[in-house]
Amino acid sequence: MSPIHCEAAGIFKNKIFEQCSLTLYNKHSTQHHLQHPNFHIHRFIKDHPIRKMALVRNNSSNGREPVLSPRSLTSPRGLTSPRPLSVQPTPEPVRPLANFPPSIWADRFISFSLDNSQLEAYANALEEPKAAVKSLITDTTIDANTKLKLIYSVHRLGLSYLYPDEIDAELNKLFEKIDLQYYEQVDLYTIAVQFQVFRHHGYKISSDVFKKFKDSTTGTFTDDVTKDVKGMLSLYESAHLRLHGEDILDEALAFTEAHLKKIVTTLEGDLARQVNQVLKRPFHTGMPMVEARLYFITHEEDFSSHESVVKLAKVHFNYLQLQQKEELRLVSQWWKDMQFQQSVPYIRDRVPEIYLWILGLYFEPYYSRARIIATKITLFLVVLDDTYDAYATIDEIRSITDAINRWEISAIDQLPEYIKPFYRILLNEYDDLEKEYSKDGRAFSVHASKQAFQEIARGYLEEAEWLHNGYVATFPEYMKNGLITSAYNVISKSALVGMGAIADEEALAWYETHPKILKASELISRLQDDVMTFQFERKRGQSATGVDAYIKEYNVSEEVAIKELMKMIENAWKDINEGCLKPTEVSVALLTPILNLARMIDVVYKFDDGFTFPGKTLKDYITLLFVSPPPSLEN
Ligand SMILES: CC(C)=CCC/C(C)=C/CC/C(C)=C/COP(=O)(O)OP(=O)(O)O
Ligand SMILES: [Mg+2]
Ligand SMILES: [Mg+2]
Ligand SMILES: [Mg+2]
Repeated sequence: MSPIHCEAAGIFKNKIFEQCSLTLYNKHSTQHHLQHPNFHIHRFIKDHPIRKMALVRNNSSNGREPVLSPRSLTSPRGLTSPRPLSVQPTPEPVRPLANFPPSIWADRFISFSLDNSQLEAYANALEEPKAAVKSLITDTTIDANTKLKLIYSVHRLGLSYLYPDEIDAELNKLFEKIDLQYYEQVDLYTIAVQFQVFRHHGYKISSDVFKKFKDSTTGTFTDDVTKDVKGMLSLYESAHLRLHGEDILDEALAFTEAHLKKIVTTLEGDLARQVNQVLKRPFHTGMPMVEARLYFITHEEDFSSHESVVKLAKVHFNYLQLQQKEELRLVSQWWKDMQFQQSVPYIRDRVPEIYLWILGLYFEPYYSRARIIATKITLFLVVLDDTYDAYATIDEIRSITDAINRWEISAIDQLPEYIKPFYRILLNEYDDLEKEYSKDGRAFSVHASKQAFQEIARGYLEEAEWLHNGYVATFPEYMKNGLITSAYNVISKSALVGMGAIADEEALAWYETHPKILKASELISRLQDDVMTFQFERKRGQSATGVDAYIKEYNVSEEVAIKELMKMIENAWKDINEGCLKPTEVSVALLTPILNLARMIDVVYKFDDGFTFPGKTLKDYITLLFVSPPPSLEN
């Protein structure tokens, strides 16, 4: 196994590599060859979600001939004490039917081999264009409009993290000089780009700048707006940055969306591509890494006059792809070594998809270690969630939750055989993290992640108890627990572990106050997932969902419930947008992963359950980022 060398030269020397002491191989690779139980419930009790006892022969044991379940041949404490085969096996409990689609990637990403000299070459090649773009950003001879368009493109290409201070200094200057009179004279496109660039960076430019595009008598946007496709497109993008009370942006969103949909088939070339792209997903709700690649492809005209920007973007994409493919290889190899496929074959096997999810939080090269840690912990969550929802009996769920709360290896004895390897790996991984981060006094971040993990196990248990008792929670009760089972508290805290000095104790204390922006991201996760997964889950009696809780609480139709939940999601987005405005409660570096978590929900669940069935959006994204070649450096 070839470690990433941490000596690469160049501008990133200190930053990129300061955290790349990747854990390359887990020494605790447990050797277990558990066979999967063969007596499962194969029939779902449709009329009621309570897990009932029944013994049904399962013929779907991964294509293998049915054999006696090793679990039915173990002692009550789970310790192997084989009995003669003639002994009647104890009936296997009823289990919800999992049958999740398998991974579409298999071992594809394991075979990648990082060429360190290539990585170094890219790091070196970044230096010159990076300096040139810096000069452009700080150039005092460039007029305000050109400067703002430049900063807009730099941001959309995923490059603004390279110039946080320079960009802030420029925007500060320009924001102070904003003259609303000026906006009276300029076109919609120019205004909308400037509006976005200020809001992207936390400056609260007023949405009144769009007032002049409304007809004062009818109160609606004018016909002229519908003739300006680029202007509409940018207004549509701007509207996603709306805050509470910005009715003009609510209207702008509905208006531009309707008109863009109407005309999209009449357009050609880049403009057609841009409109199709924005209607699918606007920049603000997209995954930054993917949005950068798409912007590069479809908006070339925005930045092609700045040669250094084009060059920087190209080398940057090439550099990042190498680094990310190596990270993906690493977590894929770890997953394989840990033999999850053997011990918990009923779960959704989704390593590239979870890595993508975490890459969505932060793509900066210096968060390499952080991504690996957060990916592993999120993969633990997938095991836990699918075990609770789609495999374990209520007694097993209670026992697993108890063991996770006890968090000591001796608790393993109480667990069903199939989950023991997971429990061991979970404790070992956290142990390793604790040792690693104790050295620089950052073990507190590992503890916070662990506590959040214990909390979500309790949250999942609560859902299971409701289901077991045939109880549908009241909506407030559901939401209280739902913010926990959204998984975004545990993921965002786990994301802090590898982030380094900025994720200090003060940052964690802020997290512990359960700030509005975090709550909003959790709500979006919980409800958007529920809206897109409840039918599938209901069919299998798998989960308590917000849709069912809402229907029961307010005695409304499913359609109305979904509409109301979508409104709550819309409002939560406004909370997030407000939370990102200056003065922010904590640094932007800490806020961005929370915003990005909400974005990833949009990516995964906007059109369907993209996680359980990852063959559309996630497959396209994974292909774009880790399979297709990045932009060529040749031309
Ligand atoms: C809830 C949510 C969207 C979490 C996103 C964060 C995340 C990657 C968690 C890991 C577990 C997971 C993939 C849950 C989504 O599936 P599911 O629909 O089975 O989750 P559920 O059982 O909580 O409904
Ligand atoms: Mg689930
Ligand atoms: Mg669940
Ligand atoms: Mg769900």
